[in-house]
Amino acid sequence: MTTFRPIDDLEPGQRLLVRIDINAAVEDGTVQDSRRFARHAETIHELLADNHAIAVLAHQGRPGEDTFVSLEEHAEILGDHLDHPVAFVSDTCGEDALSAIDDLEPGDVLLFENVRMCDGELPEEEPETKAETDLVRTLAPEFDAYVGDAYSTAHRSHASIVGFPHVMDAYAGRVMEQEYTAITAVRDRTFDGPVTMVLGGTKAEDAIPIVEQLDDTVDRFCLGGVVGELFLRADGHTVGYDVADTSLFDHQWDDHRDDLERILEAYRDRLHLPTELAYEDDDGERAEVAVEGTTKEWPFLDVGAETAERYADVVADSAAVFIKGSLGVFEDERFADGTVTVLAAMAEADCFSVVGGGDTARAVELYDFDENDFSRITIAGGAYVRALTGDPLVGVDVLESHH
Ligand SMILES: Nc1ncnc2c1ncn2[C@@H]1O[C@H](COP(=O)(O)OP(=O)(O)O)[C@@H](O)[C@H]1O
Ligand SMILES: O=C(OP(=O)(O)O)[C@H](O)COP(=O)(O)O
Repeated sequence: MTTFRPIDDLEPGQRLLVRIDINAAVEDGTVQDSRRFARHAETIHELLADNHAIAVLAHQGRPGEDTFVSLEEHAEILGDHLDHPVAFVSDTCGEDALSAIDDLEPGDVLLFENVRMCDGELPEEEPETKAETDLVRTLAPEFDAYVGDAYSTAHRSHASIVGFPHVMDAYAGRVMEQEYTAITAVRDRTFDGPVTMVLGGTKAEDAIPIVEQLDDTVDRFCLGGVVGELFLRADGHTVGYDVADTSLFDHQWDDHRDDLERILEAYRDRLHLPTELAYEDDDGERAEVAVEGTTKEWPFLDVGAETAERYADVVADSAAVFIKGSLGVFEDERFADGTVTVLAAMAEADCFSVVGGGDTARAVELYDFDENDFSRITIAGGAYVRALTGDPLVGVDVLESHH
């Protein structure tokens, strides 16, 4: 069990640096609200009740992606959830940030700019290295303590996740505590029937190693999204390539080709792969093509209906089902079939079910599922599937070891 220091141990009225994860979907340039905002607002609400002055660090997207935007809108959404003003400063560790910190009073909440815009946050390095970044060296002396609440980013060894606990008093926020406890309990559970994991989404780098690491826990994997297409490419099909203006496949193929081919060979009997894929035809309609023998050069945006039904049958015959990453671009209802069919099967099945992933979990609201039909909806994605392997989460370990 972890030895986090909870925020209950904090003396009231301190100046706190709080790291949360409100990484959100961005549609037509507009940040979308999500359960992440609601959950982290609970931690901040508690801290306000103890008269703390709160400065918040968070990230949005990744450099070069269209979701890599300012946190200005996030401040408004967070303020709405808090029913309390959230000031925003478009700086993270420069003069404007320091000046905003100087003005911070008990009861204030300040949100810094997207921390991934700050040198030193990326890439992943050891905590002691991240502790030497300008970000940590500039901000740490300004605060009495750090509160790590970003469980859903705890699998990233970034400066705002692992650097601060290395040099200052560090506590676990309520989201960190609750998600850690819930996912650890799931990891330690055994089930009296087949365990299924549905892996999709765009972040194949998070999903691919999981197949190998969970081979003694998960009996079968149903693959879709970019993950599924990359495995199909490893199986010799002409899918899983960047076409038109996508940049989702080739760099992940280059990084993980060996893993994909090895895992496909070693675990073929456990991997369910799409047999048809869906795309947008010339008339803007959903069309499907069999994977076998296709030479289509169009972006595929969902698994085919037959594949979705086959996956639903696998889910129906499971004692536990974990999903991370959607099977298609469910935000467009023409390509939601795979994700919705599998979620419906999970909701109807008498099984233990976990829905995870910052984007994926949104499908529950978007398609009016009753969240009580699932055992848990976690706001983590890559972090929760990594935690199921028993592998340490760097952002959790540093909160345990430095106090
Ligand atoms: N074939 C696909 N092509 C492009 N995007 C896809 C495809 N399939 C799924 N997606 C996208 O994957 C996203 C969810 O995956 P990801 O971001 O990796 O997981 P999460 O954020 O839920 O952990 C969704 O927003 C969806 O639009
Ligand atoms: O959305 C997140 O993870 P997820 O996509 O696994 O849910 C976290 O905010 C981590 O984001 P990252 O995968 O860009 O490091």
